[in-house]
Amino acid sequence: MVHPLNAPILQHASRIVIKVGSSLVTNEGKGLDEVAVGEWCRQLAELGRQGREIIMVSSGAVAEGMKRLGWATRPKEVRELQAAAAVGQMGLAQIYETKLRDNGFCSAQVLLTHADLADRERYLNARATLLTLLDHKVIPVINENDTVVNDEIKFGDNDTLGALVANLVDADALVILTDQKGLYTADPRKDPTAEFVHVAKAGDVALEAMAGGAGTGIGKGGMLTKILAAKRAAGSGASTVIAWGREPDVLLRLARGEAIGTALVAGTHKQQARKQWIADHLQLAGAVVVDAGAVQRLREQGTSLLPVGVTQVNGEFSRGDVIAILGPEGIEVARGLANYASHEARKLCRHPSRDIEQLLGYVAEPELVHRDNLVVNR
Ligand SMILES: Nc1ncnc2c1ncn2[C@@H]1O[C@H](COP(=O)(O)OP(=O)(O)O)[C@@H](O)[C@H]1O
Ligand SMILES: N[C@@H](CCC(=O)OP(=O)(O)O)C(=O)O
Repeated sequence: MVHPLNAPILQHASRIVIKVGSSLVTNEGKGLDEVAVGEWCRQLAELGRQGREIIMVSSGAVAEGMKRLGWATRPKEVRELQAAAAVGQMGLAQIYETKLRDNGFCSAQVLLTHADLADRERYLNARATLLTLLDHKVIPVINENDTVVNDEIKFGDNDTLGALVANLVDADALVILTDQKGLYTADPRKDPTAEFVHVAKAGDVALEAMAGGAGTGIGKGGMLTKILAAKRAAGSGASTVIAWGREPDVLLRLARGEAIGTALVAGTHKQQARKQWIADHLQLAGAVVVDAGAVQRLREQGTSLLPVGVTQVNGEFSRGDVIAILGPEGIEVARGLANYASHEARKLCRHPSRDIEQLLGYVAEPELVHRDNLVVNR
């Protein structure tokens, strides 16, 4: 039955990113759930035969690695987690390859780090490769490249990775399959009175207060990272569905327009791809603090950031790096590509642009951040 409020997000979606969490993939840490993965792959293949382009983002490497290594408790040391991920990823690749092949589809493994997507050239390479795989009717299976990441280059959780991939390939929809039927007004494991949320606007801040952390200790992000992922995916126009991964035929029924799970609907505003890339940086090289007048002009008039409005420069960055633009209270109001390195920006603070040549000996641009390379937070 179609819930009157629920938007049929998948019905007309032709490019879909589907993310499954560790607890589902590994049967709560007991080991790769062959039946469940087989079920999703059968449905992915059916969606592929309907002419839809599918990308899978699958967690489970650490949980499966721990199982294979006989570790009962999750290690604290990063190198141990990375070792577990290296072992478990073999299992993930193998099971998706087998199950997709059984259903007549070729699969491809793509392991990404945040640094891959923060670098414009590598970002464009990743995008070109994924789109080429889709052209060849291959179903890519993506995970974070856990074995090489440290805190500086980590996505941190696969909900965020799923949203970044949706933005990367300009997907129409993101589906997050988890161990709950969707979003409730509170964590249903802790609050039996929690009510189910059928539909909401992606990015609605009220949702963030409802969402709590991970439920089992096997999953990582919990509901909050899913809500934030939906907000992020909405930037490129993708709506999100959060649904129970064990719901029979969940993907096929969603694709038929059935109201399953929580629909988080994107607004009509779609960010330009290049601006979305700037918005999607999770770690920034540095920041500039600007005065109240500059905040107002950025927000209300959509102007470039001139050095005269900058009061302080934090961190070390190079020309071309994405930097945060902070208001006088230290809150990020925008972000964008710096036209000058941090040591130059320090000399330019509070100066009109006509002084740049005298202060630096050359002029790159009159703005510190040009409005074409600037994204204002909404
Ligand atoms: N408001 C909420 N609605 C539903 N689940 C919630 C909510 N807040 C927290 N959770 C918890 O989030 C868990 C799902 O996140 P997580 O354990 O990270 O799963 P996954 O491995 O699928 O990413 C649920 O099992 C649930 O306990
Ligand atoms: N890259 C990690 C996944 C981390 C993660 O976000 O897990 P989950 O919250 O279960 O989606 C792994 O494969 O173990």
